[in-house]
Amino acid sequence: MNDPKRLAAAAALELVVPGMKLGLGTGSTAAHFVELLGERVRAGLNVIGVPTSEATHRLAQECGISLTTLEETPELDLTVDGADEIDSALRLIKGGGAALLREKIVASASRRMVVIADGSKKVQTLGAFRLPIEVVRFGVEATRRAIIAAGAAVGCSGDVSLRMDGVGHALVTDEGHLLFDASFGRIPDPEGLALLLNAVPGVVEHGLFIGLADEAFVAGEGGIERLVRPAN
Ligand SMILES: O=C[C@H](O)[C@H](O)[C@H](O)COP(=O)(O)O
Repeated sequence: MNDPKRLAAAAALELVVPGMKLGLGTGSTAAHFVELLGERVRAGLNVIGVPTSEATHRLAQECGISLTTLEETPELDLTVDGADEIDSALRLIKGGGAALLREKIVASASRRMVVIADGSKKVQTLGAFRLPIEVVRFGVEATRRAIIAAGAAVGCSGDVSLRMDGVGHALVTDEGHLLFDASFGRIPDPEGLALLLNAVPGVVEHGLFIGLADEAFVAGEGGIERLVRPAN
């Protein structure tokens, strides 16, 4: 096992104890965690999981993991999820896999969120990865302009474009919304941008995860680095 994503997933798996209620993230790194968790479940570990996407739901079922919902189980012990970018304050960009809305709801319902990633995800300043922003369909061009204005107010500029599905249609998220990707390049004030985006009518949620991740396991050439969110 020398894939860094799998190594990070294995490190997070050590936090899992019998009886835990788990949030199961989405993406290629989170998929390693789900597969490894499945091996432990088949060996007798008793846990229950809430998946953050239809894709993770399918994978977890294939792996034999018992699943529940936030309606039945509204408080979780631990969520393990990937990220597109992580800065030193453990602020994240997420949503490259279009799952940011359910991911943020699940992480917010968890006592602890642990991020798993390879070293390429660590950044000094968020924003090189295009920021995903989930929006309702109604008034989508007006919402796009409001997002551009919100970015400009905190020093972020760049193209804001609808994510496509690869066959010429706008991508539709698991919750039936559309996604913008904002190419800001650099987000000097993530907290300020998050507040302004939250205030745009039509924005359902954005991929800035601030104050949610408690720690991260980042796998690189030198092994696993454990990052902890600094106290405020
Ligand atoms: O919407 C998807 C998620 O936020 C993923 O956790 C994120 O995009 C990282 O995915 P990956 O582990 O495939 O790089």
